[in-house]
Amino acid sequence: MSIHIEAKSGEIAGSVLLPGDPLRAKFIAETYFENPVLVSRLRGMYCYTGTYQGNQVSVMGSGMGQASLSIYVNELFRDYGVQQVIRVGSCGAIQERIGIKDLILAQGACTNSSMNSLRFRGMDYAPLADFSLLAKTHGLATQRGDRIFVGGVLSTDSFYDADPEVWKLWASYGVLGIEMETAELYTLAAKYGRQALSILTVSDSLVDPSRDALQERETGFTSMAELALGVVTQG
Ligand SMILES: O=P(O)(O)O[C@H]1O[C@H](CO)[C@@H](O)[C@H]1O
Ligand SMILES: O=c1cc[nH]c(=O)[nH]1
Repeated sequence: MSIHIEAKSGEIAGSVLLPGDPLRAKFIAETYFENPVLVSRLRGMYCYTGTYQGNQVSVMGSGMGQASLSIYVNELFRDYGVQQVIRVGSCGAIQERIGIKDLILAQGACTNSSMNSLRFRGMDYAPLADFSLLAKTHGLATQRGDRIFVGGVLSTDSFYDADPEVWKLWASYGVLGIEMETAELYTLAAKYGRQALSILTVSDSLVDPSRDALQERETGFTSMAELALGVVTQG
């Protein structure tokens, strides 16, 4: 086991789906896995391993924010040899054309976090998705008829920003949505030489807050989960 994950060596698959919410991890495992086994529940951050259409896969919560995700993803890559992480998260849309339940494939992630500015001594780093994983996911999503957008997201450190209008600045540079983890996920994947992609379901719109927000944070993400699992089965 590692410091924050109690699974034994070999109990976590090479491909891991990573929602922020551990209860979404439980829902995905119990809904889609043929034989889900709970391999870690330390701090309530559930991790399940099972098979989907015969392929071994794990799903685990990351918690909210880059600081929490960083702990789990460092340990997944370093201590469990995980090769591929697909974040299955939620985000707020900041472009008019993007609606609730649409999917965003995060090609890259901007951030207002100090994690990378500290890591890179004040210089900027551009956290990017793994291209082959992105291309494969885009192809499958197109085939499935999912409504998808590909582009940049903002990984913010503060859900409740001191400046409630700052999203407009990011939007004016083409950023599609706001979430809280992708920049650190992509940076760690690059550091360890592994593959990562964030698939995000739009849960609300900052452009038009009157649009009904997606309430089902655990269960309202079936298209995203099925897309991610489809990508894992393609190998
Ligand atoms: O739904 P998840 O995956 O947790 O993602 C989004 O939701 C949380 C904020 O409500 C943050 O973690 C943000 O990134
Ligand atoms: O981080 C998030 C997630 C959903 N919606 C937002 O506005 N921000």
